[in-house]
Amino acid sequence: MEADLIIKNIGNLVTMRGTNGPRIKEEMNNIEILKNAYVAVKNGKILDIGQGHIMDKLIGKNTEIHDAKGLTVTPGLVDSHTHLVHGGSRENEFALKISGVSYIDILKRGGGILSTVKSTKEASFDELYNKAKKSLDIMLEYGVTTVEAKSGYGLEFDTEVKQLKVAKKLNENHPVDIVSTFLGAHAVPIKYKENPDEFVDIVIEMLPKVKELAEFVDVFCEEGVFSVDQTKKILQRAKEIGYKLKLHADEIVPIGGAELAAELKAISADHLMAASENGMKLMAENKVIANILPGTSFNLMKDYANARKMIEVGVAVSLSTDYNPGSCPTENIQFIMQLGSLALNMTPSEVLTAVTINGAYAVDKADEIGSIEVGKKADLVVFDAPNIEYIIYHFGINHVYRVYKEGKLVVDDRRIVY
Ligand SMILES: N=CN[C@@H](CCC(=O)O)C(=O)O
Ligand SMILES: [Zn+2]
Repeated sequence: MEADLIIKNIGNLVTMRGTNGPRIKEEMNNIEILKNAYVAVKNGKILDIGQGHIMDKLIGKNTEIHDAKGLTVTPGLVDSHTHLVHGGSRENEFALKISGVSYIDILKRGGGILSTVKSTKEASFDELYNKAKKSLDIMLEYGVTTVEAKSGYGLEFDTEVKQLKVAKKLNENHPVDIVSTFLGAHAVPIKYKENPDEFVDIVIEMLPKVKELAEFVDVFCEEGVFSVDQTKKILQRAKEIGYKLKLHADEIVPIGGAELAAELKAISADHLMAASENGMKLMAENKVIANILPGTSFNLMKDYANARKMIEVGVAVSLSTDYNPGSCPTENIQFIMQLGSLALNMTPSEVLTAVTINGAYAVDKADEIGSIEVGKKADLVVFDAPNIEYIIYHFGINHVYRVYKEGKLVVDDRRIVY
């Protein structure tokens, strides 16, 4: 069959082909890299992958041929944990943080998440849309083609719905695909401070009403926010209704979030800086992905999650930005990848696995994205790098040369062209 597009002269083609589930242990390291390769695309999907001579039958009179100039090509990156849609910013809390006031103490004073709740309520739909679009464009320039986006800055029905509708409209209009998560239990509003269980019931009442707007439900399970029992109550109901589950788990205090994620068979447990070894083992047994967010540790100046232990016990690891206005205000997934190696001691191959195929599993989309194989979406990144080690080693800059979303060139020579 003739291709619409062939990308030829690929120095290193990182396919991520070859497993039937999230990659664990050595599978995260043993990835396929084809030299002198090409990728053929038809109708936005991968038609063929090969090395050396391009088969004549793939080239027709309408086939476009792009030269990858011997550079490195990977699957489109997946940012599987973000708080993309929100109002305002929180640089006013920066001095407090630097002076040693903790993230949870800032929240208890009505700042932190609760301050962004106020800004998000005040923002119009268009303001939220334009701000999130700007961030999505940056993410795309850094090589991200799929993003998970959480609500959670409304903590009441109308604003949560406003956030989810912004994400829906962006998914329709922007080349980056968005997977939506309802995070109604992101913080306890001040008026429910004395009786948080009442707020838990309000979140549970919202669940059926936002079903059309979200695929996942997430809860911030943390000491001083939502307890393990409250989290369980919300997520069990969410599961009954047909949602897939995620948890902000064991970020600061090891209260058993990883264990709960295993018990509920969540798709992912995220953060995990304080997760217990037993929790990690239970996650491995129950195939819960550890979605590690090292940018948050960096920005909060806190400990990092024990990625090496997780990989050793057989947990599949993904990495994400956690882009949000408080604990991690960056859209730069390449910096997160560099922290994956420099702070979490993951190899460049493990890091690439974490932001491609394992990220795709973390948003339950691995049948469509996350690897370069026939039939999947032609989401591809051309890195201006001779190999994947270079992307990690030369840190703090953007290595993307081109991005293709479903076979369409959307970033060329580092600039958005969609
Ligand atoms: N930890 C909880 N929620 C977010 C931060 C949200 C915020 O600070 O606005 C996180 O994943 O880091
Ligand atoms: Zn988060």
